[in-house]
Amino acid sequence: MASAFKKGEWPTYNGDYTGKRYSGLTQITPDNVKQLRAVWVFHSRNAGTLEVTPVVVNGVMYVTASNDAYALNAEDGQILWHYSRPVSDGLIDDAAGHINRGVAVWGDRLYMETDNAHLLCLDARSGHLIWDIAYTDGNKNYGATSAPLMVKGKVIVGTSGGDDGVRGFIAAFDAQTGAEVWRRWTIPAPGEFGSSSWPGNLYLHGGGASWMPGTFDPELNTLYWGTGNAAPDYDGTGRPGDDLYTACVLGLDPDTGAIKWYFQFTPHDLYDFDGVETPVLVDRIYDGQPRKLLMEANRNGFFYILDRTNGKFLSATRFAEKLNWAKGIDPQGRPIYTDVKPTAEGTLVCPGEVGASNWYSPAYNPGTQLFYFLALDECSVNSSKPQEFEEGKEFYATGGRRDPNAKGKKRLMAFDASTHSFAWIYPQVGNAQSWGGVMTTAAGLVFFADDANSFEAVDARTGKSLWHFNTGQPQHASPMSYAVNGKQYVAIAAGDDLFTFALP
Ligand SMILES: O=C(O)c1cc(C(=O)O)c2c(n1)C(=O)C(=O)c1cc(C(=O)O)[nH]c1-2
Repeated sequence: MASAFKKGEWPTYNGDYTGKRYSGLTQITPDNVKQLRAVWVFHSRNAGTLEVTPVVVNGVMYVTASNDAYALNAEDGQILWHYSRPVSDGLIDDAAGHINRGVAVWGDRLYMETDNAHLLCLDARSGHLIWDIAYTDGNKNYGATSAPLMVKGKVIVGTSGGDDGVRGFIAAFDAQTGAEVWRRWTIPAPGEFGSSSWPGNLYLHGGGASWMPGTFDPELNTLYWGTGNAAPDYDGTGRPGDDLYTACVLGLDPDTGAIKWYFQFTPHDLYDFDGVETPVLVDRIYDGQPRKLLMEANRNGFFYILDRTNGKFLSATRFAEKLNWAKGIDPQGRPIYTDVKPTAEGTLVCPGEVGASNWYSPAYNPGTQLFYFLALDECSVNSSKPQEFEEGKEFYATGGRRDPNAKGKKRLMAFDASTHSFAWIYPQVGNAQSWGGVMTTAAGLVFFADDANSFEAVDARTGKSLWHFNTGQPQHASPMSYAVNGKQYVAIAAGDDLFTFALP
């Protein structure tokens, strides 16, 4: 897939439309990466933990915290402007978590979501507000934590609140005027395909939030967007059947929001297995044929390969060491369930409540043809009890408790789609505190947030550790790389600071 983006820029959350989190820059190599030094650190006041991936366009870096946007000189970190509004009162759960993952850009305009699901359009040169649109109906349970995606002059947004009984949707707004172009509900209304899972008005509270940016294939004119868990999370008695379109990846028409196809990873989810992990678009030889693939390391512990032209299931490979909710995946892509389910007394479920993978980014390198991601091996004790939806309250129908007797272990894994196995695995020695992601470069490096509060670089072919830098605090964000005036930089947020690195 050709990219219209300029080399050296990082113009979207994932660096491009494919979700590969791959930088074509080659100045920093396996040979010289040892010399990498922190060049500046940006501290965001009152931000909580930064989850942003910065966007860099025309030498300017845009960094967000919840309801805060900063434009920085990407060479030295100098603040060019700062837009801020107070965090909202009365929000719950993730919406109250001070989470924001970044911006979308379009010419001189910048777009961000607020904690209470407004879409803001700012002047990228000054930070002045151009327009502000509330894109939910004011239900207290909705929030927004994602970065918008700019596609064909439309800003595409999602929401969070899938654990709080919202009705999920993905919506597109005209980038110029802010007028709504389409809204694709992820839970069907009565009479629509899939509605039999949602008796009465339960469809209004079925979850399926869309809290991570999707990916886009311009040639197929298809948008790929993941949906979150069904609600209530742990009690499925009121939502019989598959609970479409929760825990899915949707292939959408970006012009109308129509569903071209869907693939459901976890039908009738009882485990909080949101399907929002990045759907990475990869063109490569697969089973002897050139194919347009979609690859995803799903939270349920399986690595999926789909044909992204039609959503057809091609393969699933188990990557979670601890996995007891399914015996495997059948040839149609449906899980073969065990009887491990949340109960009133609590059941040990593996992967646990935060999944074997989550929103922290994976990466794919076209040079090595390997897919890199961090996996968590951990279980939780999940319990369930029926619960009525109430506005302003979480809607988990009880929950998961991370297993206190078995601390989770993280592994950096390099998946090889030609053998359906792992080229290498790099076990982490920390205590699974990191929520950081992975990025890879054309020079053959993989950068990631390791589990000892360090930002680390390994050889993309072998997994050999080459460099690390102790950020002194856990990373809860994904790395990126950019170049200004011929110099390559690498950046990642850790705690409420953003660290930027370059060669001397
Ligand atoms: O269903 C949802 O709407 C929703 C939203 C979010 C979010 O908006 O960040 C998270 C989750 N679920 C979730 O399940 C989860 O594990 C999670 C972790 C984080 C985070 O910021 O580290 N957010 C979320």
